[in-house]
Amino acid sequence: MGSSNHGTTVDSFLSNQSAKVFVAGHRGLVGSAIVRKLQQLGFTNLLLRTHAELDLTRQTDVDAFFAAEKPQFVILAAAKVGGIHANKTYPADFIAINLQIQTNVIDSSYRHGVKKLLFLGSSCIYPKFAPQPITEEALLTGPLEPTNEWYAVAKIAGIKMCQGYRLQHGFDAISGMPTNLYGPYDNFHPENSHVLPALIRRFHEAKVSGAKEVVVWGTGSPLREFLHVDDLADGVVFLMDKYSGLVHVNVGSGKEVTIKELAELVKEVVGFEGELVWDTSKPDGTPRKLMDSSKLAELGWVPKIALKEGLVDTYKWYLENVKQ
Ligand SMILES: NC(=O)C1=CN([C@@H]2O[C@H](COP(=O)(O)OP(=O)(O)OC[C@H]3O[C@@H](n4cnc5c(N)ncnc54)[C@H](OP(=O)(O)O)[C@@H]3O)[C@@H](O)[C@H]2O)C=CC1
Ligand SMILES: C[C@H]1O[C@H](OP(=O)(O)OP(=O)(O)OC[C@H]2O[C@@H](n3cnc4c(=O)[nH]c(N)nc43)[C@H](O)[C@@H]2O)[C@@H](O)[C@@H](O)C1=O
Repeated sequence: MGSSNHGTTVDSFLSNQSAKVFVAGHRGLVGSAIVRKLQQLGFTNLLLRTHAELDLTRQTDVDAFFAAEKPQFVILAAAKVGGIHANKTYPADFIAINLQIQTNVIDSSYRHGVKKLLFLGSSCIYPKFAPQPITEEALLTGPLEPTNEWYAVAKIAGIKMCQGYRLQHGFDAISGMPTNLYGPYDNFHPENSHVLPALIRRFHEAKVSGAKEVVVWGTGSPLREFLHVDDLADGVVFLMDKYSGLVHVNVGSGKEVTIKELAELVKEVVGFEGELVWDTSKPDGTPRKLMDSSKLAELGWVPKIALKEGLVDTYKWYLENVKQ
């Protein structure tokens, strides 16, 4: 028994909660949500390593870890991740670290008998001007968004590596492409984070200090699709259980807002009463990246958490866990 590479899995991921599952990057936004989800589902044998315990860029160490631990399933949520400014500022890190982590983990997983692996990419893999909503077929049909092309090229290589190992070796490696995510354990760094946690922090600090205005980057016109990370974790488990195809799968909410609408919503949720000021010297990035997630919907999965509800929940988490 095992997994077929024709779109259905024979041995279901959810049929054995004592299976050894390596969640790489378990302290990050996505990895921590996946751990919460698996624990809720009764998984008892999660294999977890911090960055300090196992640096996934080190091929020899990764291979020794797989040889010793022999996980049955791998969910790869470790990566060099950041928002538009971080991607622009550290292009070497974004391409090199991501290529190293994913190459080491995917190759060692195959060679040490992992039954199934899920790799996470991102909606930035698609061309900057892809037709909207973006289907999986838009991959490699046009030029990338320049602010994050190094990260995107690494992520595209990860998709292709999963496909290559499936085609050549029959390894059950799948890829999920999440849209912009947010939630507990996000990175709230003032410059290097994504827009949603950056704005929660900036509006909160402005409220506390009594500032009259908050600066928001760009023109406010770009559109972004946001998904709560608990929905993503649910979708990841669904894909681990139900999908074993060659093609990567979009995981989005199907709902988009302009950055101006997002900023107004964060302002309301945080309770800041001053003005917004737009810093147009900062990049807008891609104008729009709404994904078409109908492939996943047809498989039987849809998200549940609305943006406002998720924002309220994330601000509460920020107040309880991050603010000084
Ligand atoms: N956040 C988002 O909006 C989106 C994220 N994704 C994808 O989801 C995945 C997870 O992202 P997210 O949770 O946001 O990222 P985070 O930065 O929150 O978490 C990444 C995790 O990877 C770990 N890590 C990084 N480098 C190494 C290394 N060399 N060795 C071991 N561990 C390492 C980090 O540990 P440490 O902090 O200690 O370095 C951290 O725990 C990524 O593949 C990303 O591309 C996709 C779309 C959107
Ligand atoms: C998930 C995705 O995330 C990255 O792409 P992005 O969607 O452009 O990500 P972002 O969240 O950083 O910005 C979204 C928009 O918001 C605006 N914006 C306003 N004010 C702030 C602000 O204060 N911080 C940030 N970061 N952006 C701001 C910003 O100017 C832009 O128009 C990829 O590099 C890549 O990592 C990737 O795959």
